[in-house]
Amino acid sequence: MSAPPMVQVGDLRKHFSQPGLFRRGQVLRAVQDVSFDIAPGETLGLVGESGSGKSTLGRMVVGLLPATSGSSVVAGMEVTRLKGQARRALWRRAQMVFQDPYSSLNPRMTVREAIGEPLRNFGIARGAEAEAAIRRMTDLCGLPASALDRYPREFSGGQRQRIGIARALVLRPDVVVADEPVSALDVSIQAQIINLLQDLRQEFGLTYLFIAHDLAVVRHVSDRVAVMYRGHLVEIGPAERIYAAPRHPYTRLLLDSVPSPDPAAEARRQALPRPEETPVQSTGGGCVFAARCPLPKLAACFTQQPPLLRQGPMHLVACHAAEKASPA
Ligand SMILES: Nc1ncnc2c1ncn2[C@@H]1O[C@H](COP(=O)(O)OP(=O)(O)OP(=O)(O)O)[C@@H](O)[C@H]1O
Repeated sequence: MSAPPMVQVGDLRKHFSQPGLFRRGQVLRAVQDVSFDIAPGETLGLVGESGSGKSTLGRMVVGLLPATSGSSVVAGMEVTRLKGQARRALWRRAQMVFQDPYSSLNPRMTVREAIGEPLRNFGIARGAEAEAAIRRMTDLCGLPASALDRYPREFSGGQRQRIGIARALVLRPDVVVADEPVSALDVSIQAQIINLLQDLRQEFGLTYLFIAHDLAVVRHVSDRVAVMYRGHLVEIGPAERIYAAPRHPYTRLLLDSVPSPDPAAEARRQALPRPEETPVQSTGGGCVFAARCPLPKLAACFTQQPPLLRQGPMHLVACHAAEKASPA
């Protein structure tokens, strides 16, 4: 019998009230009934353009943001209903790594204090025991021991991200939601941080939800990839299938927008229309991708949001046209 999922997300929804933004009574549907599981030790890459709802979803998964409806079960705990001590117990098991660690690090704390703070707050270790845990994590995250007495502002972006990761992992969580952990970094540094996250996954058997806005970043870290568009999960499947045989036209668009080392392929890519920022969605009715979809439309594309249907082993796609074109 296979192990139960480490993360189980069921019909998670987040609607934000936006008085004045739309007509009276309308809401911004940031996340619309999203479901997926992540197995222990698995990395699920979550991609989509800016505004597609990835951060909102990631925050709901670990309980940093209350859901409008639906559930998130992490390490057997129903996140959406946790309060007080139970919520603290969850945060020992599930942590987030943010895009900009600098904004989440107190500038008046040394690196030692920043990494050790969760140990103190959770009453896990003090004194020599805490110091040993801090040094081990600093070392594992590729920071020199001399970093401990310095302040976050003294470090480069990549080093700051290492500090943020050390702080998130010092509690030895099982699950890490990494929200665009490399998108603020120089390309040359991105690979180093991705490799670090991979090494830490091996070391601690971590389960990751790895959020990024383009498919290139998650390519080498993900076992499976999920694609979001305007709050909806439009495709999810094994990474090799998503890259080799994407089924949703939006996933293809995202893949086409990944820079290529091949000059001919790069020229074709440059000629493609740029993906714009995903506009917010105000109402239901029809497929959310219909307005940008290059496929010939079916009547259903204008009347019904397609459900996620199986297109192959562990491969689900929400597209009326893809469903019609080549069923698995
Ligand atoms: N607290 C909030 N109040 C109102 N609207 C919000 C709030 N947080 C997010 N949104 C809106 O929800 C939608 C999804 O935002 P979200 O940040 O989750 O997207 P994203 O895919 O992570 O994009 P990005 O990569 O730019 O962060 C956006 O339209 C955003 O403006």
